[in-house]
Amino acid sequence: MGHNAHVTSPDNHRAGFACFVGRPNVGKSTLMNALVGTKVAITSSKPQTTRRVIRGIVHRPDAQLIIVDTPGLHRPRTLLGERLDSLVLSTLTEVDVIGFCVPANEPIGKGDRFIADKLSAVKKTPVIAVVTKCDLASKEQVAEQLLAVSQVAEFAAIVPVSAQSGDQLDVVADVLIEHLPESPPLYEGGQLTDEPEQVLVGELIREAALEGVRDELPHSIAVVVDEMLPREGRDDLLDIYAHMFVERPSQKAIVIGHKGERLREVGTKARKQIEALLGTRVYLDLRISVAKDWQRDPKQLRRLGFYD
Ligand SMILES: Nc1nc2c(ncn2[C@@H]2O[C@H](COP(=O)(O)OP(=O)(O)OP(=O)(O)O)[C@@H](O)[C@H]2O)c(=O)[nH]1
Repeated sequence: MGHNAHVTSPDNHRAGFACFVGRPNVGKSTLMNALVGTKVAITSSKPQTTRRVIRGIVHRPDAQLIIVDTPGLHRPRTLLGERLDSLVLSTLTEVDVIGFCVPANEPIGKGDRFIADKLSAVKKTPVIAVVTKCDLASKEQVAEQLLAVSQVAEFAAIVPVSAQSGDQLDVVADVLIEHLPESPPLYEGGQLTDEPEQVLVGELIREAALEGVRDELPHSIAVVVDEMLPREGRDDLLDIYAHMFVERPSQKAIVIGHKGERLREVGTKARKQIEALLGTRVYLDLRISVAKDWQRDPKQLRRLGFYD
């Protein structure tokens, strides 16, 4: 692929996306942070692609493992409830591999089974069961838990780990990486910072834009929130400048609709959701441009703010 020419990647390099799911408190965040090494999250002006909020990236010579968040599964139910559920589902279908976390030191319960069932329904994404907090359980307990987990659903693999002691972390990374596609690195190194509100705002816009046209434009809309700032002299109004990117002019036409009608609806819908989320009135300036093949083109990704 010509546009990747500047990226040196050995043959067989793998790169792709993983997410961790599981009940609250099972150790997902701790595991992600331990895998990544430092706490990292995506910045404000990075586009919310289909790939969601990035929690961190594991860079290895042979692979790049990008760990993304699943918004609804680790947040309490909010007023966004149902909407987030659909975000969760689309995250699960868009990652390359899912890590299903169950702690070694607690019996498998209803909550675990509920999530396992949801994951089994996501047929096209392999699920690795990760038995966490193994330092808190005896060897015997861990063995029993591995067996119990294997009876909950069909998993592509089951791996015990302790994020605390670091035991088996490399194995978790290896097993996840096995399920990534061959690909050059998708991101360059560099610090990313955390601005969750802006990220969620981008997500709401993207969801509004996809509504009703998901079949036509499944993975083709990215949203960049350029700026969010209070209107001068007012503390009850927030100006938000956002940009949607599609891959082709025909897609742009779909999003805009007849005489711009659809785009206005998307804007209104997104604005209402954002106002509910942030608890303030919002003026939303929403534009749309064509960025050809942005998902795989490093130049476009850089322009969209993916690289620092
Ligand atoms: N001993 C031990 N404790 C752990 C380990 N992993 C996580 N914990 C602890 O378990 C608790 C929950 O961990 P989190 O990583 O916040 O769990 P989570 O699944 O991200 O929780 P939510 O964000 O609520 O979904 C914290 O007090 C962690 O310190 C581990 O490997 N060993």
